[in-house]
Amino acid sequence: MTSHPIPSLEVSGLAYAYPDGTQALFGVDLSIGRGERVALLGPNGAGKTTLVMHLNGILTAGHGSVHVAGLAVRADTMKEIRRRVGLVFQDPDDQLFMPTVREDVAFGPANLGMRGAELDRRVRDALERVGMLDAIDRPPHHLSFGQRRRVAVATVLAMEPEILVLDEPSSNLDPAARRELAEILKNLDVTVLMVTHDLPYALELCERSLILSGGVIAADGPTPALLSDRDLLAAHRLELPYGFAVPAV
Ligand SMILES: Nc1ncnc2c1ncn2[C@@H]1O[C@H](COP(=O)(O)OP(=O)(O)OP(=O)(O)O)[C@@H](O)[C@H]1O
Repeated sequence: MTSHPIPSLEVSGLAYAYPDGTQALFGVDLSIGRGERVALLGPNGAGKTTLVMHLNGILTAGHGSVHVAGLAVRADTMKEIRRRVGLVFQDPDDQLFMPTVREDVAFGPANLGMRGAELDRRVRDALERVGMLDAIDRPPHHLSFGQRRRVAVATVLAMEPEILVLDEPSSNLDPAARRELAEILKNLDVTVLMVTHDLPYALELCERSLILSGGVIAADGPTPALLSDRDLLAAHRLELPYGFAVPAV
């Protein structure tokens, strides 16, 4: 929790229908304070991706508003919004396209006009934070999937975002890589919104969770409390792994 007066993310009354008429969001309200780590849970088709795409203006609101550290997401603020919202896609290969790790991580800050020693410091610092500095001169396609996901996180950290938004960060990771990424994410000093179907990962990393279901926020509260509520989970098609025990709240 934070006492900072301006939340990292504020979504008010966000409603959205796709051009074919499918209404994906029906009026979403949420606020995430600076430094919070929040999980966004919900069944397939709940609207999670649609919501995330509004956070950096890939989609723009039919109704309602999105503010990132007080700045409204609008056509004329898009450049600054894209710097403030660090989106990490599910597939790192959607994010890594340069010949070396260094160039991939430098790409964003270089686009902002950063050069020389300052750019080098940004790149090294971001790679250090995800434990990938040793790979700085390697081609991304020579790295393991887990390493590529960490480099993808570094590409957005290099922008020094206000909020890091991760789409399914634990997907396709082996248990060791999953654990390593959890340690990295826990130690980042940044606001995090993490979309996940991996409820134990949400429990481990996020003190607070939101359940998006049918295009509305159906629950918002401490992760252990939400995950202990069997009726709530069942109502929104969420399931803990067999035998997984949520610590008592
Ligand atoms: N391009 C599109 N055109 C029309 N409808 C869409 C489009 N993309 C998504 N939808 C619909 O919008 C609703 C929300 O989809 P969305 O992908 O946001 O859900 P989600 O919670 O991210 O699901 P998942 O967990 O499967 O990724 C669904 O009914 C989906 O079919």
